[in-house]
Amino acid sequence: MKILIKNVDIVTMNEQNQFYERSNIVIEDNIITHIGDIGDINKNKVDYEIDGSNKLAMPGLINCHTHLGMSLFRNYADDMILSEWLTKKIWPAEAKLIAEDIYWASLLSMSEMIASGTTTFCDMYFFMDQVIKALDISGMRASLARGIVEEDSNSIYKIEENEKLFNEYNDSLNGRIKIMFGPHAPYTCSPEFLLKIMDSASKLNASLHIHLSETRNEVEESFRKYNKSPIKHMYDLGLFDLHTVAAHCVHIDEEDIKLIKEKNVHPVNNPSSNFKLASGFSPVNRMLKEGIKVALGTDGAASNNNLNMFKEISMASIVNKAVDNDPMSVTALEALNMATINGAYALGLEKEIGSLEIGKKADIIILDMDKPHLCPRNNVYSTLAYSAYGSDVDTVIVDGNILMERKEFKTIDIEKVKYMVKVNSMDLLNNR
Ligand SMILES: CSC[C@H]1O[C@@H](n2cnc3c(O)ncnc32)[C@H](O)[C@@H]1O
Ligand SMILES: [Zn+2]
Repeated sequence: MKILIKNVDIVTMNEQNQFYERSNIVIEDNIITHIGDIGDINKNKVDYEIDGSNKLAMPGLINCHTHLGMSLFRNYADDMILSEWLTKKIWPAEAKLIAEDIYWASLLSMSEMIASGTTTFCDMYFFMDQVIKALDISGMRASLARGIVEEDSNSIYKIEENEKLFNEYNDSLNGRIKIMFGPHAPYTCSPEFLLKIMDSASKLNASLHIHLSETRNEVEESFRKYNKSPIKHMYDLGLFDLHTVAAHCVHIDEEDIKLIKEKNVHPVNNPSSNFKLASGFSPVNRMLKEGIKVALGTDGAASNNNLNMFKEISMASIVNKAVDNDPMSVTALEALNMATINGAYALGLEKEIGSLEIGKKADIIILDMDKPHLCPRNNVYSTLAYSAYGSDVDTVIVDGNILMERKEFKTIDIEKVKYMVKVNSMDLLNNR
């Protein structure tokens, strides 16, 4: 299959930040094989053409911290702090989840992400076989971890489930799935239990996905219990010797930042979730200035309450300027990097996705630029970070397959998905 995207503006997000005006992209099977003039392309051999007039192509966005199943709980538990939100509302509701809930909620979350330009996500939740079933249908790319909370001495089965998931699915669906291990947090997993997870993950050469230093309370508790910060606690345990995606990293000090840098930990900033739960502000600019490749995420739809990465890009850039009292803090380009190439680094996929380059996987989004709020386009990065909405995304391609074209879903029956989520959510929250 050979696809030609014709006459399109291209933001590559490559190292040189190359930008092409009214140019072309050729995709052969799942790979980008040409960017630029089409003089030497044999147009007869093109199977499918996409007209890129008044449109802009850029790398698909990478949402590095999600809990897809939580879209069942969208607008269900709001205006609370994290500890109460989790213990009083979310965990009791999650205890009643069944496999079918996760299947439909995951498809709904994938629809929302596709519609707003995300092509890859990094998920930690339950019933991950259902997420994989939904991923197979949607055509997206993902790194998935079975979320592991240590409840009692029987909790070891959760690590075994994560191992099974790895053995069955890592690298499956044409390489669109990677399996990670998902210890929830240092406050829900003891050091001994974390060591067991690390042992399993390192035997399989798998990465970790964990929540770290999200609230002031978490850090204070860590000092009370271990006499060190959550970051230092993980460092001393050796957790960072494995490739680690660390969601949040809000309440971190200079010492923590040094350790994150030394161990090449991948922090994920989740601005909307952190602000809505009043968790605080992560020192994103400080980390970026240290050369740490901070990635970006939405967290779940129960705390965000959307899965729209354009909202997070704008939020990350604008809020950090206000907090740092510095308009240069987290520039438009830096925020876009967080949502693309830094995300690819966080998932160990920097050679495959995160920028539009010849030889990389064809994960491409195309925005309709013919809109009043995108005119005039004096600076393309400012336009994308400060003016664009997720709803400007017109066409989405993952692994060379078209998942949405001219706003029409190609792989998901969205009406059925919305109906099934409403039915399941109502049953879960009212009857079970
Ligand atoms: C064990 S699966 C994931 C687990 O994480 C919970 N969760 C969702 N958002 C957050 C957050 O911001 N901090 C900590 N934990 C969170 C979710 O409800 C699942 O139980
Ligand atoms: Zn989370």
